Amino acid sequence: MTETAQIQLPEDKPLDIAGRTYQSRLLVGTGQYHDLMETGHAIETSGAEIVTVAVRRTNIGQNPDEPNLLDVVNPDTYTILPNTAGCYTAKDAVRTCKLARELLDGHDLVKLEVLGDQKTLYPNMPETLVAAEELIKDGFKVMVYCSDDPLLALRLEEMGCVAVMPLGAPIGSGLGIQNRYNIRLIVENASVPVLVDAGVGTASDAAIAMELGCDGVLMNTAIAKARDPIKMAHAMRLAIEAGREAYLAGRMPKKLYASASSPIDGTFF
Ligand SMILES: CC(=O)[C@@H](O)[C@H](O)COP(=O)(O)O
Repeated sequence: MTETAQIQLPEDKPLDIAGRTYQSRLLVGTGQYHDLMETGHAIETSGAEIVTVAVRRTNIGQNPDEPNLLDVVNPDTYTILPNTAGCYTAKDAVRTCKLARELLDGHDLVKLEVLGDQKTLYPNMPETLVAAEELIKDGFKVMVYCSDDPLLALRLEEMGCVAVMPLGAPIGSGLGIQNRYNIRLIVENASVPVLVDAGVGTASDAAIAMELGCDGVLMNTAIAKARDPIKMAHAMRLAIEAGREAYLAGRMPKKLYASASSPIDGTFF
């Protein structure tokens, strides 16, 4: 055996959200697929263990006569993360979380998103703060979709949110990470997991989020609206893993000028 073959890469710690650990750092949504079969295949291929569900738009038992998403996304296999997509007020978001808790037998982990307007789907941060406070008081474990403002992210953490989820870019835009500097600052300040949520368009966007030190990425449209969603689900899985490894490896410093990669006065070994 050669010397290099014996080298073991250091083990990464698994993602820990509210005291539960996950091997995958990719979280996926369930909207916009052609059908439930495709949804199930894409999710399985992505390797995700946390699957978010828009309670107001997806049947998870509210309509017993309609196809139920939980038939293809088994809650015994996946952590179902109900989200409040479509809510524009704190009141609506809190009501939606309570409905999810009833439908899912007391499940208390939720993704809070309170939206500001239909054009940008940007988070309404004043309403988000109100809803987060109320939900935490009521015993929910709140993962929170938020703007990429480092001070607000810290405030949400201090309030007791179990994860902060700054947007990379507007939901469904596929524009990729618009403000790497802010995401980096949020990561540096945080003691809870930071997960980029929304705006990822392709695998390199996911890798960038992970290289910035994020603990994970949540995405939906980039997979569901790819020409081949199953292939893209696999690409995203690899990108998340590659981005994480690159972050742990530590990138070389950027330099303004060239330096030869085979220097003449280098040492032989
Ligand atoms: C599924 C979900 O929770 C969305 O609200 C989320 O923000 C994903 O955004 P993209 O569709 O841009 O990945």
